Amino acid sequence: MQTKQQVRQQGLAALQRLAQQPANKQQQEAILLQKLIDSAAFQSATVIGMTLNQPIEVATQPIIEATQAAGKRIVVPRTLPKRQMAFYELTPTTVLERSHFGVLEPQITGEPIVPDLMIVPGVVFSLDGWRVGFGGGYYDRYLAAHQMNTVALALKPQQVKVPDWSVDQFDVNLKHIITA
Ligand SMILES: Nc1nc2c(c(=O)[nH]1)N(C=O)[C@@H](CNc1ccc(C(=O)N[C@@H](CCC(=O)O)C(=O)O)cc1)CN2
Ligand SMILES: Nc1ncnc2c1ncn2[C@@H]1O[C@H](COP(=O)(O)OP(=O)(O)OP(=O)(O)O)[C@@H](O)[C@H]1O
Repeated sequence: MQTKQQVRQQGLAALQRLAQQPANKQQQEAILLQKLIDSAAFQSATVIGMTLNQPIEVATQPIIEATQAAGKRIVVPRTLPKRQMAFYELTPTTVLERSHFGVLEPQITGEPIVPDLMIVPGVVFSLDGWRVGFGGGYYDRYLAAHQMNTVALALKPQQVKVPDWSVDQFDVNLKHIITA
C-alpha cells in the first residue's frame, strides 16, 4: 500500500520520462484516440468535457479535432475559487488564458455548460476506475455534484490493475478506462 502522494510522484516521474520519447507517446495517443472514437460512450455523447493538456498529459488537440469533426460540442474547464470548476464551450472565438496551474483555460463568457461525457484527466488510473489526479480535488468535487458519463484515457505508465493506494470516501469511480 502506498499513499496517494507517493503514487502521484511516481506517476508524474513516469509521465515525464514518456514525454521525452515523443514517438512512443504519440503512438499511444493514436491508439487512445481510435479506441475513444470507437466507444459507445463517445458515439452517444453530444457535449464532451475535456482539458487543454500539459505537455506530460495525453495530447488533447487531436481529440478536439475528432470531436468537432463528429459534430459534437466541446466544453473545457475554468478553475474557480474553493477548488471549483465550471465548463465553457470551446469555439473558434473562445479566448484562452494560462492559469496558475499552467494550463490554458477559457475566459468566462455566457453560461457554464455541464457535459454529458467527461474525459477525466489524471496521473494514475486503475483498470477498475479509480484515479489519482494532480491533487486539487477539482474533478472529485465536480463529479460529486453533477451526474454524467465518465472516461479516462490511460497511457501505459498511468495504468495499474487495481489501486495500490487507499481509495478515499470522496473519490469518484470512473465508468470507463481506455488503455493504450
Ligand atoms: N490539463 C489539465 N487541466 C486541468 C486539470 C488537469 O488535471 N489537467 N485539472 C485537474 O484537476 C484542473 C486543475 N487542477 C489542479 C490541480 C492541482 C493544483 C494545485 O494547486 N496543486 C498544488 C499541489 C496540491 C497538493 O499536492 O496538495 C500545487 O501545484 O502547488 C491546481 C490545479 C483543471 N484543469
Ligand atoms: N466532494 C468533495 N468535497 C469536498 N472536498 C473534496 C471532495 N472531493 C475531494 N475533496 C478534497 O480534495 C482534496 C484532494 O483530493 P485528491 O488528492 O483525491 O485530488 P485529485 O483527485 O488527485 O485531484 P484533481 O481532481 O484536481 O486532479 C482532498 O483533500 C479532499 O479532501
